[in-house]
Amino acid sequence: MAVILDIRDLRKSYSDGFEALKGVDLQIEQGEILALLGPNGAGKTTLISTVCGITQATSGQVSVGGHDIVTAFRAARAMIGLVPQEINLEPFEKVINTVQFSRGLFGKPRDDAAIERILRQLSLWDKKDNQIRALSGGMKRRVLIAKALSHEPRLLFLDEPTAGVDVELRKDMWEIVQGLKADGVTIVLTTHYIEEAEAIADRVGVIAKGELLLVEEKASLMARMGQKQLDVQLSEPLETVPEALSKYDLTLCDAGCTLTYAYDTRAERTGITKLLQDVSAAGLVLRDVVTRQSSLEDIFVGLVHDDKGDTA
Ligand SMILES: Nc1ncnc2c1ncn2[C@@H]1O[C@H](COP(=O)(O)OP(=O)(O)OP(=O)(O)O)[C@@H](O)[C@H]1O
Repeated sequence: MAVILDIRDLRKSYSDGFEALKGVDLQIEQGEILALLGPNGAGKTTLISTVCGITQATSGQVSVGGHDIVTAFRAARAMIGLVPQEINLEPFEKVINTVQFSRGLFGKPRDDAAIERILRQLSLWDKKDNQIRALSGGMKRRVLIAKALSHEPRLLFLDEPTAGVDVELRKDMWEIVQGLKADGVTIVLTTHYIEEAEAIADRVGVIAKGELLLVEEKASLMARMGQKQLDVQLSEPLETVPEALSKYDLTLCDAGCTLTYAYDTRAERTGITKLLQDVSAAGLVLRDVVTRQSSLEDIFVGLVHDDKGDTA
C-alpha cells in the first residue's frame, strides 16, 4: 500500500516558546483508519493543523500524496479534508450552498453530481434546502463532514468527531467513517474515547506531551487486551513469593497481602486451577480471589502516566 501521509521529525514551538510537537514521525497508508488518542493538550490538534497548513511547523517535513506541504502547498492541501472540532457553520445558509461553497474554495469546478453523492452518503440530501440553524446538532456535524468532503479529498482528518455527542450519533458517525473508508478515503481521527478507537481504527496512535508514544495495529493492541489479571488475596501477608510457587510469574503486592498472576484469556490453559491448587498446597489461606481485565484504556493510561513520570 502507498503511503499517503508522511510526517518526518515534525516539531512545533508556539511563539511563547511552548513545544507542542517534539519530533513526530508518522506514516499513514492509503485507505487506513488511524485513531490518534491523547489526553488534553497532547498536541493532536496542533499535529492536524500543521499538516493542514493552518499552523506552520518549526521544523520537519510533511508530504501528502507525495506533495510537500510547504513547497507544494496547494496540491497537498487539495488532497486533505478537515472536519474541525468546533461547529463553525453559517446559521442562515442552506446546507447545499454551504457544501458547494466549500468546494469552490478549493478552486474545483461546480459538480452537482458530486455534491449530491456526498449529501446522500451523509443522509443530508433531503435536508439540502434547510437552513443550517434548523438542523439538529448531529446533522450539523454531518454538514461539517460534507463540507470537508466537498472537494473530494483522499485524506480526511476528523478532530474529535464525537466529542459530546450521544451514543446513537456516535455509532452513526462510526458507520459514516467506515463508509468513507470503503470509498478509499484515508482517515485520521483524534479522540478521547478509547472505545471509538476500538470500534473503528485499523491502527492506534497514542500521543502525549507532543510525542507519539506508540503507533500500533489495533489487532495487536487487542492481543494485549487479552491479558487478564488474577489477584489472590491472602489472609496473612507474605514477605516473599514461596519457593513452591516460583514457577509461576507472580508479583507480590498490597504489602504482601496479594499475589497477582497475569494470564492470557484466549490461551487453551490459563493455569489458574493449578495455581490455586499449588497456593493451597503451599499452606496459604485465601481471603478472596479477584480477576481484572486489562484494557486498551489500561495500556493508554499506563503509557501516558509513564510519560508524565519520565518528564516530571
Ligand atoms: N497558539 C498557541 N500558543 C501557545 N500554545 C498553544 C497554542 N495552541 C496550542 N497550544 C498548546 O499546545 C499544546 C497542545 O495543544 P493541542 O490543542 O494541539 O492539544 P490537543 O491534543 O488537541 O488537546 P485537546 O484534546 O484538549 O483538544 C497545549 O498545551 C496547548 O495549550
